[in-house]
Amino acid sequence: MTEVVSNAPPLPTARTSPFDPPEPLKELRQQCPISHMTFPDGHVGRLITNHAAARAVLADSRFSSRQELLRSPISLPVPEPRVPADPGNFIRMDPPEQTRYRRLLMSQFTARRLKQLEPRIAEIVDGRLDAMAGSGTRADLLQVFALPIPSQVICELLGVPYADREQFQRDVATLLNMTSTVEAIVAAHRSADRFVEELVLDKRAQPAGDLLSSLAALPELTVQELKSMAFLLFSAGYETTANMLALGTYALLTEQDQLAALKADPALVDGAVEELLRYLTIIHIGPVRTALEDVEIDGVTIHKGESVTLSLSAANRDPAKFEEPDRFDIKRSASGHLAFGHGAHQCLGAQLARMEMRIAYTRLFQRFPNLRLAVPADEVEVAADMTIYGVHRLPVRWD
Ligand code: HEM
Repeated sequence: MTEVVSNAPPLPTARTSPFDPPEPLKELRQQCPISHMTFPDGHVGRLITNHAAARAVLADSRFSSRQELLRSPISLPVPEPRVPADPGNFIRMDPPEQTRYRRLLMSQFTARRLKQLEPRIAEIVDGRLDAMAGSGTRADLLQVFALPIPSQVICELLGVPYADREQFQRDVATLLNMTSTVEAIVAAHRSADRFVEELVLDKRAQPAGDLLSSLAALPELTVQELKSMAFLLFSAGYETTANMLALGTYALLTEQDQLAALKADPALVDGAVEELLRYLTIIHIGPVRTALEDVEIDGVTIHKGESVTLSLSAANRDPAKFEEPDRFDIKRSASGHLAFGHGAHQCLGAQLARMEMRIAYTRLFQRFPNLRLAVPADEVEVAADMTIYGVHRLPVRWD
């Protein structure tokens, strides 16, 4: 493929099939896995579509996540609004600055705390299943099941009253929508900022047993730092898992033989969760890095200052890494997938997300063995316009 740099295309996002990455990414991976792309603000950077190079960039400290170096966000034509004196989220920092926040959080995000949460997650899931059963024989699974479960879990983990979360979640939805106007984004930022400020001040004044109270008790963290951490955790902690729950259920309901295998042997669920993460790769836009110096990868020089986007979706369908990558197979080993990223910024909530998915899929199909789509499979509206891929609605029935 001959590349025309000045006329580089934008990141392809339109889907021809609900579960497969945009078609042009496949061709790029085959013919030009480190290509040029035009970012939303018009500057030209790099797009990586194969597994080995994507993993290499994520593991390489010569590629920075720093907010100040980012020429433009991948999903917006303008820089994200920043609050003065805000240190920013550590997802947009490099080690060692980032390490300090990440360590503090990891010390709170213990295996013990997660284990304690497990029976509570089962209760939350059962509560949603009861609500579904009580409401008739049809529902939008996104609204009744997939969204409320991770939402309630993250609220309990962080100690946010469930009723208080609605406006914040509406703000996050605006921030994640690639079609939001600049005015709407600025307003959503302000409103979300007010929410986390009140939350953090409340935790400092009246600590309870939740994770945010434990963080707020650490004198080394300023209120602004606490706000940034709370914002990151609260926003990263539910949309992602919610989209995996809804899109994953859609995939299972469409691939009947895979669902039948899972129902026949529920012990397959851990493998099914990994395969769903690989196959669906809901973070379909970004992550983005900036080269701190000239770096050669696979014979291609990425120049100092260039923006680099990694297509995790394309990387997770790379035939050099996964045999028959476009086949959904819950019995395969999907290990090594990049759905949670890799390296210094690898997802901190991965174990929590896996646990939620394992419990939710298992109990959903046990309670409603007859669950099926309430519309033809090709009429389910997918959310290609969001930075986190998923569905806008998932009409299901169980009569
Ligand atoms: C299926 C669900 C999820 C997926 C697919 C996912 C995916 C990701 C990815 C790809 C990254 C790396 C971004 C980068 O390299 O720039 C990331 C980072 C992160 N995720 Fe997740 N995530 C999920 C659930 C969660 C949950 C439930 C939480 C919190 C409770 C969470 C918290 C975080 C945090 C704090 C980071 C930043 C880590 C750092 O910068 O050091 N995620 N996630």
